[in-house]
Amino acid sequence: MFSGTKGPGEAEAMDGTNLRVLIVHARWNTSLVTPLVEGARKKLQERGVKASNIITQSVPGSWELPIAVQRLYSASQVQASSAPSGDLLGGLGRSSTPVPGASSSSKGTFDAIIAIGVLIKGDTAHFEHIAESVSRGLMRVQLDFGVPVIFGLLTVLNEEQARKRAGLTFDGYNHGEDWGDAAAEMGAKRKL
Ligand SMILES: O=Nc1c(NC[C@H](O)[C@H](O)[C@H](O)CO)[nH]c(=O)[nH]c1=O
Repeated sequence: MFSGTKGPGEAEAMDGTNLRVLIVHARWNTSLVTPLVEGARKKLQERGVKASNIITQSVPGSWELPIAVQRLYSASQVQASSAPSGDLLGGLGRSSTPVPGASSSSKGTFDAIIAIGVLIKGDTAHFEHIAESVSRGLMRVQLDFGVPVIFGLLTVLNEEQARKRAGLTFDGYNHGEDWGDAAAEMGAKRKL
């Protein structure tokens, strides 16, 4: 974790033993996204989250993150309150709404979600449109559904900035680790 003035400071010690966490990541810029996902996964497991309770799903690009987060969370709510079997991933195509009263501790639901993507600015306004819309979309999902959605969208001006934040340079560190810590903390606090 970053030890300078920036960063979230010392993570609160949270027990992730009973947490279920969803990681949704874009496949654009995969060589940069992959270390971020692994960094988040590593920290989640350090916080006690079982590997079997870390569910990972990919989407083409960052633009698709909000809808995937919403549909996968909705599907998990339906699954948690109905028969234990069922295809969570089919939830992406199934029209479903959150089932009132499904507790966060019931099997199948998620206590926190991490949305991960890397947006690299090009020479058009495309970057700004995606960054703004995805940020607003993820915030809306988290507030509408009452589930912590950790903001793992790197919006960088060039690849070098992304490499640094993915921990791929000598002077960088992996921001995915902070996102894993944040997910464990927010997921645990959701159960308090
Ligand atoms: O353009 N650059 C990027 C990008 N574009 C694709 C977009 O997210 C979406 O998948 C398509 O527009 C189809 O809807 N997606 C990223 O994650 N990073 C980028 O840097």
